[in-house]
Amino acid sequence: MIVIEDKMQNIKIDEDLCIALGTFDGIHIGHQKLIKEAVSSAKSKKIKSAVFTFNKHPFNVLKPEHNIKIITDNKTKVQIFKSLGVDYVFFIDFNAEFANIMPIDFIECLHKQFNVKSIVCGYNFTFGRFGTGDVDFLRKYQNIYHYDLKVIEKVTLNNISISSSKIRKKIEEGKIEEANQMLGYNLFFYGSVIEGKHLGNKLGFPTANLDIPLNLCLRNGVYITQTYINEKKYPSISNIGFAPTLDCKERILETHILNVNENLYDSYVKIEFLKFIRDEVKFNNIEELKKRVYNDIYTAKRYFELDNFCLH
Ligand SMILES: Cc1cc2nc3c(=O)[nH]c(=O)nc-3n(C[C@H](O)[C@H](O)[C@H](O)COP(=O)(O)O)c2cc1C
Ligand SMILES: Nc1ncnc2c1ncn2[C@@H]1O[C@H](COP(=O)(O)OP(=O)(O)OP(=O)(O)O)[C@@H](O)[C@H]1O
Repeated sequence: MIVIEDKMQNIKIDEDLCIALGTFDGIHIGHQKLIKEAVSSAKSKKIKSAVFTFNKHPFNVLKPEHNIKIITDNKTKVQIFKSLGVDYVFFIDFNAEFANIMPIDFIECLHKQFNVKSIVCGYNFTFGRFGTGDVDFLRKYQNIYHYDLKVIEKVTLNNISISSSKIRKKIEEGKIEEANQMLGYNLFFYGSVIEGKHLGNKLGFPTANLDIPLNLCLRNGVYITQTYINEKKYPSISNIGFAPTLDCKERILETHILNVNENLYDSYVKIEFLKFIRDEVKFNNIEELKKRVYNDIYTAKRYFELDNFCLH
């Protein structure tokens, strides 16, 4: 898969493309249907499949005051697009100039610079200045610019239309199981294990601290998780936040792998989120923190049905 991050005007592709259009935060089951359609359509036409998306969430450029926290960082997006069989990913620089592009200029650019022969988008896709371009607009110009258009019907779950904003809300409310259903996979992040304060070990629950992007929409708190190290899956419990008892200045994600005590420094691990247990608490002292974390570990062991739920 070829990944290109640039301004739209700088890109020139010579191969014919079938392109999926959207922001794709979360790459939920609606997005997956759309991208799979682009991949299979490209294969049948013997051209390349592509995803046209952005380096940052458009909302954070158009309405920075909202400061949207994202579901999927770009590194994770790349992993998912790759697993779906996409040939090209374009992370277009979404800036004020791009936001102002007239819909017809956008189509012309796809035609001239991206060699687009086929477009796949969702039923509610809008684009260009003030979102004035839509599916009807794309349909109107398809013969002039020689592309065919496939519009994906609304994908629903229990009669509710899926969208990134709904998933973001579920995650922020701690409703991880519902979010995971809409995503079609367990919410996950990759990160490198970095040094912490080495306190967890002394307290009896060693934790791997991960550097993760700061703008993720995860609610601060404790989660039942699964940690993957070199493709091997371990049951774990994780905390994301500022560890207020210790007054940490930076938001970190740390994971305690159940029944394992290994040095993981510099490993690159994947953490999947399964269930939110509780919010972070500022405890009066380390003893109270320790007691509560042991309790969380007990909850996680029960969840995974590990050994006889011993407290350590
Ligand atoms: C399951 C779990 C729950 C945690 N809950 C809290 C919490 O509610 N409040 C808090 O201040 N820190 C919490 N922490 C963070 C601990 O303070 C931190 O892991 C510990 O001090 C070790 O830090 P270190 O890995 O940097 O050595 C939690 C950690 C884990 C693993
Ligand atoms: N539930 C869905 N069913 C079918 N297509 C969808 C669905 N949700 C989004 N799409 C399509 O996927 C592409 C990417 O859309 P976008 O990134 O805006 O996702 P979204 O889930 O609608 O996000 P938001 O909640 O921020 O509006 C667009 O072409 C859009 O029309």
